[in-house]
Amino acid sequence: MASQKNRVRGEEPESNLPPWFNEVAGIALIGVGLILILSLITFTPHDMPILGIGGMVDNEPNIPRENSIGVVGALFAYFILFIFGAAGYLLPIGLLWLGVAYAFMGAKFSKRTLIGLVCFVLCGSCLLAVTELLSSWAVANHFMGSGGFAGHWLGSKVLEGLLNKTGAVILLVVLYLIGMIMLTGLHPIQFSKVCWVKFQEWRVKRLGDKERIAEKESKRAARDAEKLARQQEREAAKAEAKAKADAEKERAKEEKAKKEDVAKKARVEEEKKNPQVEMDLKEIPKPKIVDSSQRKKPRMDPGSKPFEKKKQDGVSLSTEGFEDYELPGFDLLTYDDSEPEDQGADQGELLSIQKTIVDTLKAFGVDVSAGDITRGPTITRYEVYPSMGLRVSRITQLEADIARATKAERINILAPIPGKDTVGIEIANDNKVAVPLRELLQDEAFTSAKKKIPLALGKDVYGNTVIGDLAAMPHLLVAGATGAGKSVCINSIITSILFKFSPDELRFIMVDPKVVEMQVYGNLPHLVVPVVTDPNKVVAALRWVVNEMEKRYRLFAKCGVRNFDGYNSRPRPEKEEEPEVVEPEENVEVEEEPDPEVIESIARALEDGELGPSSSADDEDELDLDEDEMPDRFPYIVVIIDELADLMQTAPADVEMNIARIAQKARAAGIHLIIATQTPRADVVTGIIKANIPSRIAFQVSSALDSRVILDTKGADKLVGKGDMLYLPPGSAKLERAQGAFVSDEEVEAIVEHCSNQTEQKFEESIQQTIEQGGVDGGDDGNDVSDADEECLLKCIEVITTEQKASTSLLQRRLRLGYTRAARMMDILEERGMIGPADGAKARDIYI
Ligand SMILES: Nc1ncnc2c1ncn2[C@@H]1O[C@H](COP(=O)(O)OP(=O)(O)OP(=O)(O)O)[C@@H](O)[C@H]1O
Repeated sequence: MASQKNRVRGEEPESNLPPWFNEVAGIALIGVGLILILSLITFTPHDMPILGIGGMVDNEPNIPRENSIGVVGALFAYFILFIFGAAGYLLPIGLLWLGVAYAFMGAKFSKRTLIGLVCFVLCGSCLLAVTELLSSWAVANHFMGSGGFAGHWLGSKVLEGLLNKTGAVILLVVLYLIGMIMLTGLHPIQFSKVCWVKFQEWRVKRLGDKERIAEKESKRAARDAEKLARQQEREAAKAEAKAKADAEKERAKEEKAKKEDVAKKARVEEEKKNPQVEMDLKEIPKPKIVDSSQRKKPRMDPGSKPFEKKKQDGVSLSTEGFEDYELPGFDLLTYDDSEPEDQGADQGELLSIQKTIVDTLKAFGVDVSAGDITRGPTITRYEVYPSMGLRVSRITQLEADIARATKAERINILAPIPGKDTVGIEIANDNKVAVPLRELLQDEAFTSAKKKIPLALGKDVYGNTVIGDLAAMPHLLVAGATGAGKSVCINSIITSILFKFSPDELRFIMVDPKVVEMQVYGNLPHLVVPVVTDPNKVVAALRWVVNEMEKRYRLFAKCGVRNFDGYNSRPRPEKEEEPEVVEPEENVEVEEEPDPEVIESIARALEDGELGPSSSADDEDELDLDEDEMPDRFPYIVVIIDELADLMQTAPADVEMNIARIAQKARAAGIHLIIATQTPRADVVTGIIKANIPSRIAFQVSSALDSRVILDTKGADKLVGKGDMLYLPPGSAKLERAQGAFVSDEEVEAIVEHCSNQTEQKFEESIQQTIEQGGVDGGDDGNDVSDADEECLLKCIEVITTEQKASTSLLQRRLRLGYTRAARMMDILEERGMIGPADGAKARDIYI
C-alpha cells in the first residue's frame, strides 16, 4: 500500500538498504568528490608524459608530480578530462552534491540521481563539443576537444550529424536541465519563484525597518521639542522670579534711600541746631613729594673733628709713640662746592611718572591710589596704596609692565615697604647724586657715643644717614659685582674708623690677596702687621687672631670680667686710692649692657675649656701675670679681608674654620671681621661663614641667585650700581636701600698721610715673624703640610663633623688610612685648634 502511495505521489519506493547506508555513502561520495576536484584543479599535462598520450612526449615531465593527489590523482584527472573534456569538472561537483544530500539532508539513495548525474555530465560534455566553447582550453591541455572523447563522438559526430547544430543544442540543453533536476531534485522554475518570493519578503522587511526608523526619529524629535519647551518654561519662570527679586531689591533700595534721606535731613536739622561739625576721616593721607637727594652743605669750620683723642696708657700691643697722636679732622675731606649736575626734583615729571604707574596698574585691573614720592640720591620711590582686598603680589607681578610704561632701566618693587602700608616702586634717577663721606661724618648719628665703632655707610632714600656700629654688628660681609662700589665702601668704613680711633685704641689686620686694593693703607700706624697679601700667610694671620682672642678670654677670666668693655673699664687697685676724677665720659653713660647670651656662651666656654688649648708655656705665663704686668687696656682689632674668594681657593677649610671661630666668639674680645668679596658664590660665602656674619652689605650683583647667597633674599640684582646698596643691619630682617658714602682715593691718601706722618709704624715683631713663618707659636707650620695632606685634612674634617667624634681609629676606618697617616692628621688638626688634645680614653673635644 505504502509503495503504491509513494508511486502515486511520484516518490521513489522505499529501498531495503540499512539506515546507516545513506550516511556512509554520503561521506564516501564527499571524499571521492574532494579527491577528484583537487585532482582536476591541480591537473597539468606535464604530470602525464609516461603514457605517451595526449601529445606530451616531448615535454619535460614533472618530477615529482605537481598534482596534489599524486600519480593517481593525475591519472584520474586525465581520464575524466579525456572522456568528458571540461565537463569532467561537473562530475566531482555532482558527487559532492550527492554526498552532502545523502549525509546531511536525509536524501535517499536512488537510481534517479545516478542517471541524473550521468545525464548532467554527458550532456554538458556534448554541449561543449557542439558549441565549441572552451576550445582554447582543450588545445592548451592537448585534448581532442573541450567536450572530450564522449562529447566529440556523441555530440559532434552523432547528434550534430542527425539534428544539425541547432537541433543538437536544443536537445542537449533540455537533457542537461532534466539531468540537473534529476540529480539535485531542484526545479529551476520553482527555484526562481522561491527566490522571487524571498526577494519580495526582504524588500517589505526593509521598508518596514525604514518606517520604524522614521517613527523613532519623529518620536525623538517630539521628545526634544518637549524638553526644549520645558526648559524655556523654566527659564521664563526664573526670569520672572529674578525680575520680581530685582523689583523687590529696587523697592528695598528706594526705601533705604528714603530712610537715609530722612536720617540725613534729621542730621542736617540736628547740625543746624548743634553747630559742632564732625570731620570726615581721610582714608588716604595727601601724597607728599619729598626730595632728599640734595647734598647738605657741611660745616666748614677749620680744624673741626668728629672725635678728640682720649688719653690712655698701657694697652697690650705696642703703644709707645702714640701718646701725642692727633685724630684726623674734616679738613682732610674735600668738599665739592660746585653746583651739582642734578638740580633737584622736577615735581611735574615725578607726578607724571606716578600717574603713569597708577594708570598702568589700573589698566591691568589693579586699583591703587597714589601715595608719597620720595626722591633719594640714586632712586625715587613712588608709593601707592592698594585698594581694599587687593593682593600686593598682583602689583609685583606687573613689574615688567610698569618698567615698560615708565621706560625705566631697572625697577624694584617693595610689596609692601617694610613697616608701611604702601607698596613702593623704586625707579633709578637719571642723575645720581653722590653722598660725600664728610656729610655723614658730620651727622649726629656718627658722632653719637651710642655707637662704639661707628661706620659711615651711606644715605637712604628718605635722606637719613645710614650709620652702622661695627661693635654691634659684630662682623660684616660686603659683597657685590666688580665695579659696583665695594672698594669705595671699604674705604669709607676704614676712613670712618680712622676718624675715631688712634692706633692704641684700634688695630687693623688687613688681608689683600689682590695686592693693589689696600696698598694705600701700607703706611698706616694702626696696622698690627704689614698688609698681608700672600694667601698662604693668611691662615697664619687668622690663627694669630684666634690665639689673641683666646688669650684675651683667659685674661678676662683671670680678672673676673666677662668682656672687652668689662676688662678695659675694670677697677684698677692703684687707681682706687687716687681721688676719683669723674670725667664726663660719654661712653660710660651709654655703656651698652653686655649681651646676656654672649656672657652665657663665654662662661660656658670658659667652664668647658673650649677656649682652645692652653698648653703653651706663654699662655701659662699670662695666667701667672700680676695685675701690674697685665695690659691695662686692649685695643679693638678689626680684621679686613678684601676678596675672600682668593683665600677660599688656597686653603678653604682652614680659612673657613678660622673665620668661623673668630666670628663665633670674637665679639666679646673686641675683635671684629669685615669680609669683602666680588664672587658671591655658595662655595666662597659658605653656610658656616654666613651663619656667623649676620650683618651684610650687598652691592649690585648679576643674578637673584647671587643676591640670595649674600642676603638670603633677592633684591641686590635690582640695584643700579655705583654705590647703590642694600644693608642688612644686625638683628634685623629689614633690608635698607641706600646710596653708599663716597670717599675719593685722594681723600683716603690724605687721611693715611695724616696718620702716618705723626708716628712710625710699630709692627708686632713676634707676630710678624710668626706670620712670615706661616705658623703660630712655633707649632706645626702650615708649609709642612703638602697639598695632598690638605686634601686629606678636608676629608678628615668632614668625617669628624659628621660623626661628631675625633679619633685616629675612626679616620683609619672611614678613610682607609694607615695608622701613621691618620695620627699625623689628628696632630695637624689639634695644632690648628680644630680638635682638643688627647686625654687618655676620653673622647677629644671638637672645636669645628
Ligand atoms: N658710593 C659711591 N658713590 C658714587 N660713586 C661710586 C660709589 N661707589 C662706587 N662708585 C663709582 O663706581 C666705581 C667703581 O667702584 P669700586 O672701585 O668701589 O668698585 P668695586 O666693586 O670695588 O670693583 P672691584 O671689585 O673691581 O674693585 C668708582 O670708581 C666710582 O666711580
